[in-house]
Amino acid sequence: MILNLDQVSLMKEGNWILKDINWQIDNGEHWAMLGLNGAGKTALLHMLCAYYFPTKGSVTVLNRRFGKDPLGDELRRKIGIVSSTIKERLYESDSAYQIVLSGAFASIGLYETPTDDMREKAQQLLKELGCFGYANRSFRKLSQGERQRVLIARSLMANPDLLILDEPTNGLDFLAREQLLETIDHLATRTPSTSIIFVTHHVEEILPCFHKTLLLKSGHIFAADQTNQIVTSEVLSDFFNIQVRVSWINARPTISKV
Ligand SMILES: Nc1ncnc2c1ncn2[C@@H]1O[C@H](COP(=O)(O)OP(=O)(O)OP(=O)(O)O)[C@@H](O)[C@H]1O
Repeated sequence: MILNLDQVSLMKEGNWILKDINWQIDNGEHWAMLGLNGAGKTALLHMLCAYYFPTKGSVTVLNRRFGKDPLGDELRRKIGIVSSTIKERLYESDSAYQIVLSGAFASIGLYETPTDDMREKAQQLLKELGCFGYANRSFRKLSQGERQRVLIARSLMANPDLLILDEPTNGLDFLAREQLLETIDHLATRTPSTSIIFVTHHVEEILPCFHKTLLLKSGHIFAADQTNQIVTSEVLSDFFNIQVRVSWINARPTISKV
């Protein structure tokens, strides 16, 4: 099992940010997580990476129970994360190649000497993610779409068991977004041993590879099930509290207000 959250609640500054979360992810499952602003998505992800500890309940990620088994760099290396927080922490003068390489050490910046295997792997990932053409350009000079690709390549350096993509399409134009989604769909198929959690605000970004979907609302799980059970006009109308209609085109959902 990749993760097991049992009756998890989180309190911050006197408020319950997450309440009674029960969620399991089995090996190789890919999930989409959808929630409005402030639903608690980031708080939940921080908990999975052991940046937050639950106020109540138990969190087990990759067979380690938080608060019981020792955590640390080894676990963090097994969880790849692409988020705006990581982006802000990177050294913008580092090249795309250096940033990808640093993923092997789960470090910000390169302090250890990479092995030949690591160099080779970084180059292979840069190619696979379509970043090879700007491998030597500094991160600061890259477009949003190029940066996201570099960050995904970085997160794959340590062969993670769990890959968390937190709103990876933020700030991308239509074309860059569709190209990135295509790459993510390809990754999900080619790395079946890595489970993906894909967090988004947009229903139409739920790709066919995400067989399961979790709806998070005001710190609660509103629903979590097979995507075809969740992404329906009925469930999403209840979730958003307005009447919406879901249509499917090429195995992708679109949503409109009725
Ligand atoms: N460390 C904290 N201390 C106090 N309140 C917090 C903390 N972290 C998050 N919150 C609050 O918890 C709620 C959920 O925040 P979170 O960032 O997890 O939402 P989100 O679903 O990721 O939203 P968005 O889609 O806007 O990024 C918000 O009301 C936020 O203000």
